[in-house]
Amino acid sequence: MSDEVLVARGLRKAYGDRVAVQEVGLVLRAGEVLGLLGPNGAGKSTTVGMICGLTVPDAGTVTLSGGVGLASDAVGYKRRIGLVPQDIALYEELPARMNVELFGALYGMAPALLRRRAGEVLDMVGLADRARDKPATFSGGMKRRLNIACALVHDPEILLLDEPTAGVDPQSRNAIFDNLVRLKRAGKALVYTTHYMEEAERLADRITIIDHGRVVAEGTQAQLFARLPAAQTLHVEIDGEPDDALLSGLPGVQRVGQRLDISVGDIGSDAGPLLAALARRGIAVRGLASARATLEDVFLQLTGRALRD
Ligand SMILES: Nc1ncnc2c1ncn2[C@@H]1O[C@H](COP(=O)(O)OP(=O)(O)OP(=O)(O)O)[C@@H](O)[C@H]1O
Repeated sequence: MSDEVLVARGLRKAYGDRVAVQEVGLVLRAGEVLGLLGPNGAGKSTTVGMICGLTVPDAGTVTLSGGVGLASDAVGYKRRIGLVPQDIALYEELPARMNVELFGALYGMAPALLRRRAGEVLDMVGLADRARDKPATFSGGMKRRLNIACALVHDPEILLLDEPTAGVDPQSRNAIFDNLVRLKRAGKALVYTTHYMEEAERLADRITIIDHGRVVAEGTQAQLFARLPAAQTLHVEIDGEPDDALLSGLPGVQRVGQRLDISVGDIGSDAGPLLAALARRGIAVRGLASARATLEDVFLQLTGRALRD
């Protein structure tokens, strides 16, 4: 497809006997957030490292639009990518603005452009008024935001973010999310690595789920949820504990004490007939609640394990 900005194929990396990543492939398009979701140690950082050129793969390729690869044009390749690493990488004793300018200088930006861009990205992450202060005096969230500014100063078309909300307060987290949504709207392509399924659900247009170094599923959230037997669960509080014979013939019903958990595909059309069927069987309903399936359910369905230990 013409809007693909990055295609990775067959990536593999082993450390000694331990295979960290194998046969990982992904496609990134302009103007989208691709969520790279997986538990601790799944191979997300290793994948990001291979994409940005910090980790040399044992096998596989990464190609940017126009056929640009690390082997053919390393400088051109790296200029098109910005990295927000998992561990904050800043010079604590240099003022915030100098940190940003240093990153820009590494990309060979001309001084006038660099000054202008440094001002723009500091403003974007809400640190313009702290530009002269040192990161040593910043909160964890402010350091994260400064690290994002450093990754953006050379105006890359692709931004790789490796767990950028680790150790961040809710206010900074929301500020970071707002920035990412704005970047996406501006046509940038983002890879967002996380083990927080709520973050992937909130931000990602498409999600690649990785486990034990392999891609176990990928697609839009709707496509991933479609892998589940039911998209929603209806929780029905009932009077008493009806015996199983009374519930026979009702599909997807599980009794949990005085509650029935009923798997439904579409709550709008399924709830009415289900409640009518309960009434016909003389089961009195005392309360109703519904729960939407989450990516946690998808991960559980695919791997038999919870995303977080
Ligand atoms: N430099 C290294 N040397 C040896 N083993 C490594 C190295 N880097 C990663 N690994 C191993 O590779 C596997 C994948 O690690 P990776 O950091 O890519 O996972 P991750 O999904 O990013 O996890 P986390 O969410 O905890 O950061 C792990 O088993 C890890 O111990």
